[in-house]
Amino acid sequence: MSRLPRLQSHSSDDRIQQQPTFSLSSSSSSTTMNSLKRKAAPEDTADPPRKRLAPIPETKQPLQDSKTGTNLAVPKRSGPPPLTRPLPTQLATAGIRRTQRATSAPPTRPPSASGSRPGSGPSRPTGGPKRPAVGRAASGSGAAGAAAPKPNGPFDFNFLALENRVASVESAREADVARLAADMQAERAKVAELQANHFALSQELTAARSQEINQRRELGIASNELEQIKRRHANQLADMEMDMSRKDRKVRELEEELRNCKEDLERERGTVATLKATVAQQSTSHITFTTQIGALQAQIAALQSTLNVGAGQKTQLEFELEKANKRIEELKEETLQGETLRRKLHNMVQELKGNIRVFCRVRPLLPSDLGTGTLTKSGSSRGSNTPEPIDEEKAKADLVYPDKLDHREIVVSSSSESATGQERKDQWAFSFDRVFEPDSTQSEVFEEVSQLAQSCTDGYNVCVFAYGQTGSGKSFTMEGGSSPATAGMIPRAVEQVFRVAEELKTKGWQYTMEGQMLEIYNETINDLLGKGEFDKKKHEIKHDKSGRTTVTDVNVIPLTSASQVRSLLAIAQSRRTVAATLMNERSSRSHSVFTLRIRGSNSMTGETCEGSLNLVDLAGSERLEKSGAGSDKDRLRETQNINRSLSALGDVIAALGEKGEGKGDKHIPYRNSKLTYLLQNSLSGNSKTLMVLNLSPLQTHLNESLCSLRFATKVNNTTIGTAKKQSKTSSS
Ligand SMILES: Nc1ncnc2c1ncn2[C@@H]1O[C@H](COP(=O)(O)OP(=O)(O)OP(=O)(O)O)[C@@H](O)[C@H]1O
Repeated sequence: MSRLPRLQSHSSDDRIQQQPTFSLSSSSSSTTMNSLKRKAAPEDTADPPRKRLAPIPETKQPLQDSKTGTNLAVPKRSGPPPLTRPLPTQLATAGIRRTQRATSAPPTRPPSASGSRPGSGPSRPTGGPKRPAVGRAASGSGAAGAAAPKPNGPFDFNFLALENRVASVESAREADVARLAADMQAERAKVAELQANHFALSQELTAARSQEINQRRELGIASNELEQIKRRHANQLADMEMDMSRKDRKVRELEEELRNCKEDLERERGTVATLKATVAQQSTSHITFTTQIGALQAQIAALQSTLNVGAGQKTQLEFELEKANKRIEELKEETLQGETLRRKLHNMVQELKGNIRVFCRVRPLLPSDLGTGTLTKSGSSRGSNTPEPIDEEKAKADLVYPDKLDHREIVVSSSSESATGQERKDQWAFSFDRVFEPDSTQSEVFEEVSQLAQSCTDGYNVCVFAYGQTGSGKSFTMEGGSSPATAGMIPRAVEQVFRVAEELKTKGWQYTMEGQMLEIYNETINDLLGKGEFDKKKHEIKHDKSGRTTVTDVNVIPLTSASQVRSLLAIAQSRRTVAATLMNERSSRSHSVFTLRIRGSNSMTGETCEGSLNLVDLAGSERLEKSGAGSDKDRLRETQNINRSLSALGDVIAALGEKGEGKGDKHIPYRNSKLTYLLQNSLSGNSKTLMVLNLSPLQTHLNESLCSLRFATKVNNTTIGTAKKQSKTSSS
């Protein structure tokens, strides 16, 4: 379909009104027509840009009414309406009033006007009379005036000029008329052609309108379709937007998840880095462990071989162990028999030694012995007011201990002036079972006593008594000081008994022990562990047929430990101290007897035994004249009682000695003193007796020491029979 430019139509809508309108150009009508032809040509149907038809130029002056001078309208023609527009009045500005051109003379055209200017187009030719040039003088040019002949006068001159001019104008007008006629002819041809074109265009326009209607219908349909498509698109868009929002949400979720995943990844990377470091470390450790495992496996292999060897040895050892166990059982049996034999032999040795033995102990020199509180080696004076200190060498008695190997001898020397004035030197040598020098310790003394103490656990009656003058160290030897190092024979013996009893438990022995502590003062018995007043209560000594000695109304305390015995000794000492405040120096003037009775039974052998340990601290043995008690009735009585009891002791020992020599019917005077009667069972031939002779080291006590030494020698030389064990077996 050819696309023609749309013509302006009053009934068309806005879009159609906007189409360009065809117009004829007055200046280039031919060109316009050519362009119209071109536009109508079929070859221009290739959708060229729409072109506006140039308006048809008005080449003619508008027709004017000859009388009114108004423009005459172009006569109507049949056919299409003229496409020209009436040109505006050009001459209104020319200064020449058209009323002056009522003759229709053709307007003169200035030589410069070529007729191309719209306002200077050719005027319609008229055949009227020439116009006077009055009205045109104002518009004439100087050139025209210059070409006219020079008049005679001013008026002739102007007239001629006007005549010339009119003539020229006439000629020009004729030429214009001719040209106009030709132009009109051409214009008419053009109009015809235009009309033909217009018709054709009208037809095309009609076709185009119908086509347009169709297109509009199609357009409507297309619009509807477009609307539907738009709606669909809108719906799709909404769906897509929803989808997009969903996807955005999804994307945000995924981004969040991604961020979390990234964080997790970072964490995992950190963990992986840590794990890598750990793995590296573990690898190093693994290598180390592998090496160690290798070494250990080698060791295991070596140990395994050693183990195999050991297993063989173990079997051998088990066999040997079995043999050894059998041997142990045999040895145990032998040990038991050996222990019985040992006890038998031990007591045989004790019996062979004699059942009464004597130890001699010399105490060291004390500061109090020198009267100064301090010992001095020389007898230098300390001033006129202080007492003269006793010289140590002079104070000491001449005591010598020649037996450095067995410590059995003591030699006492004394020099005196004879009646003739000569110095007489006396020397006495004594021999005992053991002599302890001044520097001997409590433990050394007890070492010799301990065997006796142990005998009481074997069922023997043992009696240890300390003999000596006052201050010779009897109490120190028997009871001792407060420190463990200075503990005396009584606590040590008790400890020994408890220790041996504990040891014998493994051999089936079970022991029960009890103790009592008595004092004999002026032949009166007092209970040192009781609560009664001293010397008031009457206690009686009783011996039963089994050889057991008891004292009525005294406290017999069951003993469970050595420490308990120490506290009992302390109680006894405090009671003696209280009594001593009432009666001067009571402890020195009385005998104290500690008795420990022990009973044992052996569940393995069925043996039972009962023994006693008597530890006696005798009163001072000084003679009457030395004691200074001659003028004091009480001291005299004390001394007489002490001497009587000590003499009785000597008599008993002597009688026992004589009896041991074969005088079987010899009377033993036990009843001569409470002391001997109390110790009857411990002094008889069935008992083991130890006398510890305590000596003072002082020269002034030398005579008393000699008396004690002689008494001890007498005792030591006495054989009072063989000690007998008080035991029996269940079978007997
Ligand atoms: N071997 C010794 N080592 C050190 N000091 C001793 C020794 N023997 C005795 N004494 C001291 O000698 C002093 C007298 O001793 P002790 O009282 O034992 O004598 P005693 O014979 O018991 O006197 P008494 O008959 O008056 O009781 C005490 O001060 C005691 O400490």
